[in-house]
Amino acid sequence: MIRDEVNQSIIISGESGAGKTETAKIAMQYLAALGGGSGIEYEILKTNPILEAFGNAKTSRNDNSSRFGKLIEIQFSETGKISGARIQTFVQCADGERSYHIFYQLCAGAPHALREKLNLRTADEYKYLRQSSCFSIAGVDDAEEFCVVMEALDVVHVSKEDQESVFAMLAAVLWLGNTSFTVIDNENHVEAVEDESLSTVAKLLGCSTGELNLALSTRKMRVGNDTIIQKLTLSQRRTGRSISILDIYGFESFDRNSFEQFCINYANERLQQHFNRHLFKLEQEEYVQDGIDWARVDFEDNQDCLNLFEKKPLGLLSLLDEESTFPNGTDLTFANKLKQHLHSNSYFRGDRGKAFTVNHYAGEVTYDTTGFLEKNRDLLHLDSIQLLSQCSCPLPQIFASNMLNQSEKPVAGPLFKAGGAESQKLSVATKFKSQLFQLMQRLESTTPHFIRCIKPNSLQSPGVYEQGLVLQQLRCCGVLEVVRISRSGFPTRMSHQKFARRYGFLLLESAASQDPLSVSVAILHQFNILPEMYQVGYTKLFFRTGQIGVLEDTRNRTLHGILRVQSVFRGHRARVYIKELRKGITTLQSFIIGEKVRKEYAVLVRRHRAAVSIQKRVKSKREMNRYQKLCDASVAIQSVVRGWLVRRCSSDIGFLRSGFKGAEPEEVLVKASFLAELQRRVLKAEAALREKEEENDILKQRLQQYESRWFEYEVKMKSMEEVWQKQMRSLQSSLSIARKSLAVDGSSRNSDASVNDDQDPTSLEAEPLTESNGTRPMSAGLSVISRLAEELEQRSQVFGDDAKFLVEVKSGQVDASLNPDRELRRLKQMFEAWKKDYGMRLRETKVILNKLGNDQGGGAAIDKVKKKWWGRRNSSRIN
Ligand SMILES: Nc1ncnc2c1ncn2[C@@H]1O[C@H](COP(=O)(O)OP(=O)(O)OP(=O)(O)O)[C@@H](O)[C@H]1O
Repeated sequence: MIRDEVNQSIIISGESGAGKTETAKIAMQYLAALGGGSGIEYEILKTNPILEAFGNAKTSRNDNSSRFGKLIEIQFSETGKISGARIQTFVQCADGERSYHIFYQLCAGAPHALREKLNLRTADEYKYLRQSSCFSIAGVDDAEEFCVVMEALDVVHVSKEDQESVFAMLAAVLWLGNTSFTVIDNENHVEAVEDESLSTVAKLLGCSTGELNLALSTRKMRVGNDTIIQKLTLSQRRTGRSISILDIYGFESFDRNSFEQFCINYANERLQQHFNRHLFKLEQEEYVQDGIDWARVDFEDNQDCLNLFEKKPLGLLSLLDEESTFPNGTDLTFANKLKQHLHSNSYFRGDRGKAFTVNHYAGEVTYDTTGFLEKNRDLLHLDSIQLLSQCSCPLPQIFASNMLNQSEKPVAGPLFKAGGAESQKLSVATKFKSQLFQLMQRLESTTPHFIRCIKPNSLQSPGVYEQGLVLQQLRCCGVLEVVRISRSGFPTRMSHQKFARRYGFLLLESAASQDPLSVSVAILHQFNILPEMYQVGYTKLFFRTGQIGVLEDTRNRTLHGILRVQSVFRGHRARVYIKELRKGITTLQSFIIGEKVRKEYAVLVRRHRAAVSIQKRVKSKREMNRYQKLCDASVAIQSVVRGWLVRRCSSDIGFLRSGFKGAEPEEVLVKASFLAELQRRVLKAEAALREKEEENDILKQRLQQYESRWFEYEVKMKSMEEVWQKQMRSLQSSLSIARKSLAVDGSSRNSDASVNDDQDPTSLEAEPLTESNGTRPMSAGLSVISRLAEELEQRSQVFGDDAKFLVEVKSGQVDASLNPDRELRRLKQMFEAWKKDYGMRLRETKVILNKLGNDQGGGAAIDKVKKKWWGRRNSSRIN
């Protein structure tokens, strides 16, 4: 389809139950696998169960028999991908047909001004009109006809403005057909090319080209409450390329055959004719026309049988319609009429009663005319239709209004009246025939492929093969003749031009200047195609089966190779180009950077020179100032020294003024001995000064050493003093606590107790505390502690005074003939010895007091005091 750019059709035929519907599904699946990918193929396949549910029924010959015919048109994009499908038939413009007259009339007859305004061209310049090669009707002048139409429009009072608007719309439709699309991104989204077609359409419609382009290349979709604008792809545009699959009810022959079988078998008869026409008639006619050597193959032509159905006025269908129009007509009168008029036709046989037999291509079928007229009339009264149109359900409304609309239209062809003038309509047989003709026209515009389904048995059982039945089908369908014609015939054919164009590039030697036939022959020779495998006609080359495949394979391989070579070469060229480009860029960059750096360097050099020059100036100025000051100072010193010398030696020297006149400078004359004396004195004074300075330095050093030693000593003394004071404070607090505790305890036991202050602490052990009430020992303990406290106070006073004195001696505040350092060490030793002794005595006192407390039964109270005192003592123990 893609290669030949011709639509195709797959016509599946065979008896009822032979497998047409199943085959159609397989064909659809095959096409979906080949051209699928967008997901639409899934939707197409899903139509099968719906159609079968609504359109199939069980018959005696097939449990799933199609009771309708369907033509599934699968549409493809330019890339061969499925882009859509339709299942209804429609009228297309086939070869030998034209579109609506007005288009051709407008193109041919529009006056100059209108032509300019609408930018009109001739009919063959519009794609829509070019679809068929027929542009004119013999004996009809479209230009004249256009004048007639314009006149008529004037007569029926259509204003000139309205007429122009109509013509503008017609021209817009024609130009719209000429718009082309270009891919704008990787996802195959397209946009209309902004050319003359698009701008003309926009002008004629009165919109901007941008708006028109948007409308042509996007689609608005509603998702919930939002509107999404979706860009369209090429595959979403109809290319007009399609493959149609025809699956209609198969040939039927039951024990009793009625109007339905009559119609079905007539349709199959038509399809058989199509098959014969393409495989035998046209094929052989083409061979003969192109003058190839061909022995004619005979075949069973069913044209006579078809004539029996279609002939006017004495064909089966015409007679049926005629009889249906008679109010008194019955099935019997119909049967009699058939027998009367058709008894001489070899394909017809009148039977007894209301029956008749037709000799179909697939065998004889006897029809019973009972119900023929009723079914053909297909009565549906206007009342019923009106009732349906008033129903609340939308579907019956739509159906009824369609039917009403149709009944209002004037109809051509055989009509009959049934139930009044308002129920005018076509008979079923006429409609069936007209649909069949439309279908055949549609199929005629495609390249047909036929699938013959052969029914293996009439039992609907697997694994049963009825040889006679199969042979009969093969014979009836003309399969044997097809095999014969295929073996001896040339199924593949191609015009010389097309063949030369398609395979010419495979030639080893250039044949550009040669005519297509010579090129074609050269190709055949080059590929060693045997003479018996092809024939050269006047306009075409004819090939036997399988020959073109070799050429096609070679072509594909070569094209693939060429593409590969091209891609490699283009890649190489691109790489070389990029390399050169990079090199050029680097060179340019180096020039630019060099220039920039040179400029920057020049600025830097200028700045540097300026800085050096400024520095030079500043330094020289500074040095000059200093030099000037030095000179001034020297002069001042010289003048002072000279003045001093002059004054000092004024008594010894004589001032001699030159006897010259006032302008001469004064001159001082000094004796040499004075000068020598002066110099000696100066030198001596300088030596003494140096000596004193050295002495001064030594003294300074000593002073520093002394100060640092003093500082160390001071620090040491300070720390010792702090330690002593701390220890003293600790002893004092311990003693005061002990004293307070004992005093409290003693007063609670014996308020009359008196304390013996004169008691020596050392006599505590020698003088046992034996009074029974315990008053004596307690007061003795208190006195011991008091004495210890006193001793501590005295000693701390003494040690403190001694230390203070030594510090004063050391610092020179007090004169004393002793060595303060040595005395301090001795004082420290004494303090340590006393501290040790004092601590020992303190502990002994504690032990004795403990013992006392325990012996006198007042243990609990003493314990309490003891715990209190010693508990605190533990935290501030003397070290
Ligand atoms: N290829 C097949 N393999 C197995 N069974 C098949 C095949 N083709 C058809 N059949 C069987 O035959 C039955 C009838 O096939 P199908 O409905 O396709 O016949 P048909 O020719 O379309 O008949 P009709 O003209 O009555 O519609 C199917 O239901 C299936 O059981």
